[in-house]
Amino acid sequence: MAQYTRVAGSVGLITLQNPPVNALSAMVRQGIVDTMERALSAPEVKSLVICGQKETFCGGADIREFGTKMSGPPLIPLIHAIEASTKPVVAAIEGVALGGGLELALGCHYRISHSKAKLGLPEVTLGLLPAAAGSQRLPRLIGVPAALDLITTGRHVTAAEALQLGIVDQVTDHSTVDAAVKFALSVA
Ligand SMILES: CC/C=C/CC(=O)SCCNC(=O)CCNC(=O)[C@H](O)C(C)(C)COP(=O)(O)OP(=O)(O)OC[C@H]1O[C@@H](n2cnc3c(N)ncnc32)[C@H](O)[C@@H]1OP(=O)(O)O
Repeated sequence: MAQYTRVAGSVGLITLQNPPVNALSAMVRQGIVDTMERALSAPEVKSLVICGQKETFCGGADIREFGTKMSGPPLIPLIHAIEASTKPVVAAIEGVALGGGLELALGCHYRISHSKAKLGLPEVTLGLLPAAAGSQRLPRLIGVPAALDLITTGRHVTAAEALQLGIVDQVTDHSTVDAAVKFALSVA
């Protein structure tokens, strides 16, 4: 699921909750849809931050749901709704942003990463390609050659490399959520 709180007066904070890596289960996807709707309809909320609980952003598709019947809202329109939000949305990336987790972050307008975070699109290692528009958003963000490298190797990049490539906007050694909230206030 996803928890919604309001912080710093005008920032809606959405926290993904699905231990151990906040994978995008049906309940998490539904939670994102519900909390986004709540934040977008609240006039006092001017910007949003999406983070994961327990210092990890999101490990992608929930491997525990592989081989089960698809349920809950699909990821593609959910990420599109985030991208289309009239209120700026900032991803606060700690731990990992992998697969669908990075695709979710790519749909946000800004990404703030902890210095120890790892980001990547490892779908190829599972015989898949990024299917929630990561294969379009990543090249738009960092150019085709760099995006093709990440998509075809599935390698994880450090926060420092992600900053240098342009995947993230800022890297912090301190609280990523605090940095993302400060950033969200500055772009509201
Ligand atoms: C919905 C749209 C589809 C998009 C495509 C995808 O997202 S494909 C999936 C992409 N994600 C991955 O491939 C991530 C796979 N996981 C890892 O690479 C690693 O587990 C990790 C996240 C880097 C963490 O590595 P670490 O060495 O720290 O720990 P473990 O490997 O031992 O994992 C700890 C526990 O976390 C569970 N887990 C990991 N990933 C997932 C996941 N995606 N969904 C659900 N659970 C996940 C893992 O099973 C371990 O659980 P235990 O109960 O402790 O065994």
